Amino acid sequence: MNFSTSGPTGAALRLHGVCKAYGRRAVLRGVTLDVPRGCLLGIVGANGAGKSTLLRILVGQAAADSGTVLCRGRIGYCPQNTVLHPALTVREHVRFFRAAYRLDDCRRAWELLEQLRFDESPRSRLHTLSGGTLQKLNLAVGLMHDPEVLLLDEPYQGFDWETYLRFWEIAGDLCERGRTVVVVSHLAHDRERLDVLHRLRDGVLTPDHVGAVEGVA
Ligand SMILES: Nc1ncnc2c1ncn2[C@@H]1O[C@H](COP(=O)(O)OP(=O)(O)OP(=O)(O)O)[C@@H](O)[C@H]1O
Repeated sequence: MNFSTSGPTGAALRLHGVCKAYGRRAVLRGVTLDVPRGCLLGIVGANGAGKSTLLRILVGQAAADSGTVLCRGRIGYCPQNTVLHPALTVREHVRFFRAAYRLDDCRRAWELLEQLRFDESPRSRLHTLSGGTLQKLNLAVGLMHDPEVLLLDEPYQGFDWETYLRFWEIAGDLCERGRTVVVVSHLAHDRERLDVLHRLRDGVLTPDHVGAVEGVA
């Protein structure tokens, strides 16, 4: 597979003919997509459709069997399963990711946590936090380096309603600042918040039109 961080087009993210199989199970069968800078894109698909596989390929955690991926700028990735350590504190996580991203300070992380209504002490160890609270931290550490392209896998799972609304405010603000946001979910609600919605089915992505009858994907 070709993977590049720049290219001749204005697309922030571009995939062409991406294929991936696990053994004899073909999961992605030629995914092609162009995402312009500043776009808020949704990808929906049933459980097991290959959404997480696609994101893992985009961030380089999995290799495609064939196809091309182009991504302009830094990537922020919020995985479906948190990569946080239960024995460490909130502050330790923020400091760890600050060092990993080589940031001068942790300001953006604390700002995001505040926007997401995070109300636990920075000294709290993660094993004491609720699932939704962990997800707030998961999201904040995925975004704190202000990446150009954000890949968010079920980013609002466990959020209460108010936090869920805050999530969409943050996503909208980022797009207004020219960031490109990809939100992956198994449900296609809130499509009006998106610029574009695609459905992953039978290993390919197709545009999902606003107004189509919707239920569980
Ligand atoms: N490392 C792996 N080895 C073998 N099969 C895998 C692996 N990862 C995923 N799969 C299979 O690939 C298919 C797609 O999985 P994936 O996690 O990408 O789907 P998904 O659309 O994100 O699902 P969900 O909505 O349930 O999270 C599933 O059938 C899954 O069992």
